[in-house]
Amino acid sequence: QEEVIYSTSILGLAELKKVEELYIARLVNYTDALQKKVEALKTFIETVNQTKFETVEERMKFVSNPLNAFGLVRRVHVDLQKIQKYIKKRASKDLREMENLLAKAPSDDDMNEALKGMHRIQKIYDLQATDLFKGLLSGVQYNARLSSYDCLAIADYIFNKTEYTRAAEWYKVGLYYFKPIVNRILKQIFNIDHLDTRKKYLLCRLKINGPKRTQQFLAELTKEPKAFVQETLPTTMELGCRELFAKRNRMRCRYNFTTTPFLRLAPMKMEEISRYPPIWLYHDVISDSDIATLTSYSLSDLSQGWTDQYKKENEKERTFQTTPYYSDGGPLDKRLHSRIVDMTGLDVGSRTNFKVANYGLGGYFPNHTDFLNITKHPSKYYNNKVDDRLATVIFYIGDVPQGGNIVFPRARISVRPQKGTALFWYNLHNDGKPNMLSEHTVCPVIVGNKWTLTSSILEREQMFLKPCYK
Ligand SMILES: O=C(O)CCC(=O)C(=O)O
Ligand SMILES: [Fe+2]
Repeated sequence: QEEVIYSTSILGLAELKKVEELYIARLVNYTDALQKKVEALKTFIETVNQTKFETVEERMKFVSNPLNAFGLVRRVHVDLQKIQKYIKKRASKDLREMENLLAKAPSDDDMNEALKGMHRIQKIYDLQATDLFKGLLSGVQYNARLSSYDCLAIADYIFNKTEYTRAAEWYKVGLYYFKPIVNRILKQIFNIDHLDTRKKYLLCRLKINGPKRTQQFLAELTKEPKAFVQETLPTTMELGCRELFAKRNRMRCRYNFTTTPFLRLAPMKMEEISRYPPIWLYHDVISDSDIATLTSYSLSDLSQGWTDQYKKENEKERTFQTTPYYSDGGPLDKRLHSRIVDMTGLDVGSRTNFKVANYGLGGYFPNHTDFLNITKHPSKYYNNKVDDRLATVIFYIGDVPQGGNIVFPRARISVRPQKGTALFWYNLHNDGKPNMLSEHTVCPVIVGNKWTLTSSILEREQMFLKPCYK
């Protein structure tokens, strides 16, 4: 049984939200019961004779009256037992339920995935901790915020990655906006270690700016945090994710009514993304009701996706959560198959190699190629069943208002995953050799529920169909 991770799919995170809701509902029951219990016990206490006896003599005098003595024996033998039983019994059902719910809490790995996601969003899009804290995500203001605890957790994670400028920023925001806790008990439970946090902040500043200005650095903590300037040049991927590649000229949008006879009746909206490497984006290829069908899963239907193009085992990373979509020959299935044929002009037979994927918090997919490179490693694929992935078709079937672009870094192309569109590209050259320009990366999702339906079009069946492209 694989460990459940919530952070790597929006579906999972929604299930975690449900866990929290159920826990809080139980906690409300529990506190109501506690309140009633307190009232009942206080009333009981009032019924007990509370005369204070200072000495053994006084006590003996009291019990020397049989009425007092008998009452005493009976009360401790019967009444106190009942009270004790009542104290134990009430609310224990809620407590047990709460324990059960907490058994489903995110693991350390899960927490780490969430931290990774936040770090990726910040780094790839060059966002400021102050903005993230206040709900400003890449220029869009949301009605959501981080807490000081969130900021300090992120700070520690980034501190451990030795990114001191960014860590210092998070410490500063976390400390500056920390609201003192009034309730004495909550303070014991939740207070932060101010001294230690200030120390880590200072350490970050000293690592970057040298040992001279300690007093000044500490004084900064009392001023409202402003943006820190990051002075690193963006990588190609970062440029792509931020949509900063140069615009491609002379790309056309047109109605495609020639690939299959059906398109004469219902042409498709085709956007040329790049002539070389050949990439097309088709618009309005899948209806909202088909999308609803294709995304109606629960977390237990999905399994964790992992990167497969890593060098060492410890470089293996979690990506999205995914499930195969099995062709059942039904109407939806037929529609999907003919859409792909209409878009590509290729033969997809009745194969069932669709894959549905759901991205999570800052979900991404590192740089990779979709081809298997059979020509390079023939022995690995000697079994004749293996066929290389000539082309890829991705249906975008989730709403992603911000982030989550697919970037082809070598070709300097970046495409938004708009709901209802499908992207189609070739991974191989005309001669069947891998085209490195098809290498691609998925940028971290900033805001949205990114779902995809992916289909690989295999090479062999296309022998007499595929046109040569320039
Ligand atoms: O989700 C995307 O935009 C692309 C996913 C991808 O590259 C893959 O699954 O191989
Ligand atoms: Fe891919």
